[in-house]
Amino acid sequence: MLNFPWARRILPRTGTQKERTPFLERRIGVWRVLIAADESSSFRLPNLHWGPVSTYIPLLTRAYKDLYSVSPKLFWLLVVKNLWYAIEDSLSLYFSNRLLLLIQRSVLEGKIHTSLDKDLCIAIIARASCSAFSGFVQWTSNGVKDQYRVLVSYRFQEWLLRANLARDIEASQDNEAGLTVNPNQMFYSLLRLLDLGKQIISSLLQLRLLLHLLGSEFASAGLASIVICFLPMILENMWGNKPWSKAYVKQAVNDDYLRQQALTSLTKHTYKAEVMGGNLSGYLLNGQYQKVHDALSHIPNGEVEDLWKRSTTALPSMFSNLCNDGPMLYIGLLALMNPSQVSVVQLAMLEQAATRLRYTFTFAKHIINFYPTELANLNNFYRLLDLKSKMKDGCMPYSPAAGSFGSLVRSSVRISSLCAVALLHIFIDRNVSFNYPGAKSERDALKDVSFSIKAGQLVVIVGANGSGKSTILKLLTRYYDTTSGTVLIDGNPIQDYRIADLRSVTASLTQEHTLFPLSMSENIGIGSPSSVTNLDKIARAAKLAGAQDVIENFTEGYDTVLEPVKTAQISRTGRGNEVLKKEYEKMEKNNKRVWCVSFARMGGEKQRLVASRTFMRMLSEDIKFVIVDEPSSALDPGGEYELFKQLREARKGRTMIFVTHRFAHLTKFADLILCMKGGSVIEMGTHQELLNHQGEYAHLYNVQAQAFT
Ligand SMILES: Nc1ncnc2c1ncn2[C@@H]1O[C@H](COP(=O)(O)OP(=O)(O)OP(=O)(O)O)[C@@H](O)[C@H]1O
Repeated sequence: MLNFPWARRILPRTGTQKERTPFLERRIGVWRVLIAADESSSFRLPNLHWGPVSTYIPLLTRAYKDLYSVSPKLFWLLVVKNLWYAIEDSLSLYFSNRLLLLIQRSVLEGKIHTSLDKDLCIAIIARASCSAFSGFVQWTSNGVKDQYRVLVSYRFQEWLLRANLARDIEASQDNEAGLTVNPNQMFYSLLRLLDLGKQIISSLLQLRLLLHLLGSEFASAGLASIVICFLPMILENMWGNKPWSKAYVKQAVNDDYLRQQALTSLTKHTYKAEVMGGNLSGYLLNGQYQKVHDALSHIPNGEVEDLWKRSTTALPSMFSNLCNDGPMLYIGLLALMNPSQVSVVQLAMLEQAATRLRYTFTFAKHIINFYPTELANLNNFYRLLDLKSKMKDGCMPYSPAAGSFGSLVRSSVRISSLCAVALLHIFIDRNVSFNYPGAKSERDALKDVSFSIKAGQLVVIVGANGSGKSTILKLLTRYYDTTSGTVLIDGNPIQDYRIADLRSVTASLTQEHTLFPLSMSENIGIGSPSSVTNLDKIARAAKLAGAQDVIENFTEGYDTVLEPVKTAQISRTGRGNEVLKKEYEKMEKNNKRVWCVSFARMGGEKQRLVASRTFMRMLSEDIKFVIVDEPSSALDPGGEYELFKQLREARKGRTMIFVTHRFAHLTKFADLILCMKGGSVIEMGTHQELLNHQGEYAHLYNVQAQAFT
C-alpha cells in the first residue's frame, strides 16, 4: 500500500494471529507516527461505539438541559430548524418528482385535462412553497444561531469563571484545573450533535423516498443506485489514507532533523549574545548546518499529511470518483440496453435521491467520526465546572464590629490543646503540623508548632529559608488546613468560620502579589472594592506605599493600564506579508501600555504599586488582621524602611504578622517574635528577651548588625 521506502510500517502484525496493539506505528519522512489502532482497521462502519455513547448520555442530558436553560425559545427554534432541514430534502424531492411526472404526462398526452391542470398547479405551489420556506428557515436560523451562541458562550463562560474563582488553592493545583475549555466550542459541539440527529432522520426519510421510487418499474436501477451510493464510503474505510481525519501523534525521530532544529534555534534572541561573543556564525553555518542539510536532502520533508498523501496510489481516488458517478453511469447503461423501459423523469429522480442520500450519509459519518472529540469537549467543560474546593467552608459568620480590632477577645488566652490565633486571638497547639498536598519532601513544612497571639499584637516571624514562616501565614488565612492540630480564631476553630468572612477582615501583602491587567487606579482601588472609584483614597494609599512618584512617571498616570491584554494579532497567512507584518509590529509598539508593563513588571516599582493595594485595604475599618510576607526584596534600603514604618503606623492597633529576613528596624517594635527553624518555632519572645537568650534569633540579628559595623 505504501510504496515509498521512507513510509514503512514499523510494526507488522506477527503470525496469523491479529495482535491487538494500541497503535499502528509508521515512519514517514523524519516522523514517527502513531495512529490509534481502531483508526487503522481495514473496514468498519463509522465509529458507532455505542458503549461510550451510552456512558455519555447523562453528560449529554445535562448539557442540553443547560443549553435549554439559557434560552428555551432559541432552543426550540433551533430544534425546529433542524427538523425542517431533516425533512426538507426528501419533501422537495418528492414534490419535484410529482411535478416532473405530471409535466411528462402532459407532454406525452399533448393536452392538459382539467384534473391534470389542477394537480400540476398544486405540485408547482407545493414545490415553490417548499423552496421559499427553506429560504426563510435558512435566513432566520443564521440569526438564531448567532444570537444563541453569544448567549450560551457568555453564560458558560460565567459558570466557568465562578467555578474557577470559588476553587481553593489545593484544588487549583489539581491536573483537572488545567483543562482548557472554550465555551464557544461547547456550543458548536452541542450543535453538531443535534446535527447528527438531523442527518439520521434525513437519511431515513431519503431511504423511504428511494423505496417509494423503487415501487416503480425501475426497481433494479434504484436498488443498484443505493448500493452504488454506499460504495465510496466503503472504499474510504478500506483505503482511508487520510491522517487528518485520524487520531494520531507524531514525533520527530531523525537525528539530523533534530540537530537541524537545534542549530536553527541558536539564532534566537536567548542565545544571541553567546553566539555573537563566541563568533560562532561560521562554525554553525558552514560546518554544522551544511552537514545536516546534506544528510537530510534525500529525506522527503513536509507535513505528515502531505507525505502520507504522496505515499498512496491513485487507484482509491480514481475508483471513488467513478463510484460517485455510479448511479448516473448505471442508469445510462440501462437506457442503452432497454430504452423502452426508461422514464427519464424517474431515472433523474433516482439519481438525485441516491446522490443526496450519499451526501447525507457522508456528512453523518463525518459527525460520527468527530463525536468523540465533541464529547470530550463537553466532558472537559463539566469536569472543570464540577471541580470543587478541597477545603470545606465553615458556616459561622465572622463579623467583629467596625473599629473593634478584636477587642472582644482581649481577655487573656489559655494555651489549650488547640492552637489559637487571635485576629483577634490566635492559638496553635503543640500538635499543629502541616505538609503541602502532594509535597515530595519527607519533612513536614510545619512540625509541632505552638504559639498564641493576642488581639492587636505586632508579631514578627523570622528564620532561615524554608523554615515555615510563609506556611504559617497560609494556615492563618486558610489557604490550607492543618494536617494535625487546630488554629483557633477568637476561641473557635478557623474551619468553623465562613472563609469569605475571614478574608474580608484580612489584608495581606506578599511577594506573590501581582499586578492585574487593569489601570493603576483600579489595581490599587481593588484593595477595597467598595472604594474602587474613590480617587482620593487611592492617592492616599499610593502615597503611603511610596508609589506616587512611580505613577506620576507615566503619561497617563492613574489611567495607565498595567499588564495589558494583547491587542494586536496577525493571521497565519498574514505572517508571510511584509507590509502587514510591519503594521502589526507598529500596533504592538504603539501600544504604550506594553512599555509600561516592562517598566513595572519587575523590581521596586511593582512592589510599591502592590503595597498601595494593601494600604488601600488597610484604610477600611473592616480590616482586623494584616499579614505581610517579605514585601520589600526589591526595595532600596530607604524605601524598605519607609514601607515598614508606614505599615506599622497604618496598623492602628490591628493584629499584624510580619514575615521578613530584614527585621532590624522592625523587631524592636514587635510584641512577639517567633524564630523558626526546620518547620518549628524554636524561640519566642520580645527582641530584648531573645537577644538575652543568645540563641538563633540573636545569631541572625548579629549577622545583620555586623554588616553595618
Ligand atoms: N506549595 C508548596 N508545595 C510544596 N512544598 C512547599 C510549598 N511551599 C513551600 N513548601 C515547602 O515548605 C517548607 C516551608 O516553606 P515556607 O515557604 O513556609 O518557608 P519560608 O520560611 O517562608 O521560606 P522563605 O524564607 O524562603 O520564604 C519548605 O521546605 C518549602 O520547600
